[in-house]
Amino acid sequence: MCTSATYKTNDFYFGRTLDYEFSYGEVVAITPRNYPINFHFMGEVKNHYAMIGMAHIANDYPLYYDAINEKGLGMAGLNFVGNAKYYDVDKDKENVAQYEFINYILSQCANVTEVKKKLKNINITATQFNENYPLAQLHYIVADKESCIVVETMEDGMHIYDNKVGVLTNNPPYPQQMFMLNNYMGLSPKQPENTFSQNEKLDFTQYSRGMGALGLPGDLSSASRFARVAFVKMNSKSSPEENSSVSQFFHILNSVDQQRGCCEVTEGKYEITIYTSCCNCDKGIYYYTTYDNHQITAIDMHKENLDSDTLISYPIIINENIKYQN
Ligand SMILES: C[C@H](CCC(=O)NCCS(=O)(=O)O)[C@H]1CC[C@H]2[C@@H]3[C@H](O)C[C@@H]4C[C@H](O)CC[C@]4(C)[C@H]3C[C@H](O)[C@]12C
Repeated sequence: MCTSATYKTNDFYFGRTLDYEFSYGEVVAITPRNYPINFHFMGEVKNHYAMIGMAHIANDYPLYYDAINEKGLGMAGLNFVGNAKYYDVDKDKENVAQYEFINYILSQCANVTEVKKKLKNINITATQFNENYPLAQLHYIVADKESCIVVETMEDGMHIYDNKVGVLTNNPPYPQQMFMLNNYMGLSPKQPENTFSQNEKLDFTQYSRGMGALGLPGDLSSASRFARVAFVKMNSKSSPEENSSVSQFFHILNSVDQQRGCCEVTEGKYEITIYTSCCNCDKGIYYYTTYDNHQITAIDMHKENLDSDTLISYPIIINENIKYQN
């Protein structure tokens, strides 16, 4: 399972959790402006927007899971197994192989308005990177500081939804996830009013703090994580400066953190939150934590030569670094 969210204070933040039972071997990869991207159907693009994100690098090519570009646009792919569908080549459209969708959008588009325009003419094809990499079955969240959309390519075509809550998890499709939020409209960060009985008033007490959100689901299913992270995000408060915003962002996503042992996917194999990311889209900084490394690590794309033509990558730090005070 995975969860993605956006958050706005002085700057715009975008990130995700990557939940899975094994790692593909990912790094933080910076694609500078002059790194030649060889698109499967559309040929080589020599100049483009620079990007930073989490990727598996194969044959010197960044297979991004989530990334932002230098214009402040963010995009992440989340599992959409059983629903995602990719298509045959359509000669009347711009054909984009599934594995290069993030690279294509972030290299070409500066904001969501441009993405929407571009998507009208895009056909995502069922083309593998090579025989070692099966097609990922994903849907996508794309966001800038003004708006957020979800892109789902299914049996009946490509759907583009405006995403007002700025969150995404996995199945079912986005409209159903949003519909299920209706079930939680009574929840509140404030203590509840006693409206239980309209006839004879029953004497109830608020015996604990937090009772306004009683009923918010706590399990790890995708629909429950959608509701939980939406509630936490839509009620989040932090001071607007960087450290407080980044800290709050990690708290939002940590509300759907997956602990080893709670979600068995096959005998003895457990899904865990492999990493959690938070990108400052305005400043081009990629912050992350991993399952065992709770210290926030940051990589700033603007500290690199973004005019270079060579891929830059940082191995993720996966070991806990405990700070002793004595
Ligand atoms: C497994 C990841 C999604 C995690 C997730 O959503 N888990 C939820 C599980 S469940 O539905 O709820 O069961 C996805 C996200 C991005 C994917 C990767 C990216 O798409 C980049 C390449 C694409 C290649 O086709 C396959 C390898 C790959 C390197 C992908 C491997 C894997 O499918 C990733 C890492």
